[in-house]
Amino acid sequence: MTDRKRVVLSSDHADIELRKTIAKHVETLGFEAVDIGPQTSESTHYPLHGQAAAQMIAEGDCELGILICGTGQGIMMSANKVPGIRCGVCSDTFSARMTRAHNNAQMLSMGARVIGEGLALEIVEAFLTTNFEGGRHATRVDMIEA
Ligand SMILES: O=C(CO)[C@H](O)[C@H](O)[C@H](O)COP(=O)(O)O
Repeated sequence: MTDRKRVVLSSDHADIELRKTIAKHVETLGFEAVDIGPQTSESTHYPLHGQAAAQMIAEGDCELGILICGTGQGIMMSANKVPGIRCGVCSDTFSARMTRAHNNAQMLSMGARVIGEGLALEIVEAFLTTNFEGGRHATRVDMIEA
């Protein structure tokens, strides 16, 4: 039995190698990486993968999630269709911190065709190591959910 937080990872075909690199980084940060694929770079459809990962969070299998597609946009939109899921696209570390601290986002989405690997890893660290601040932000997140 582990008490590490479980982080689900998924992507489309845009960059499965970046996803695998991020999965290793997630482990080095002390989290359990749950990589649900896909395992090949064959062209696929991002809604399938965004929804599958978001569903794992909605059902309580994982606490946080990281998604990759070409821009980060389509897979983010797909994840946000799952009730209770808040997923933000981030291309900078400030936004990654704020989407946890203020929006209590459970999921981070990034564009493999937008940012490089080094920045992606820093964004992941900013996201995973920031906690929700609550207070006035909880009121606003409750309004999103309502
Ligand atoms: O960025 C994406 C969706 O927002 C996808 O990852 C795709 O890269 C994008 O739609 C382009 O599709 P393609 O089949 O890889 O040309």
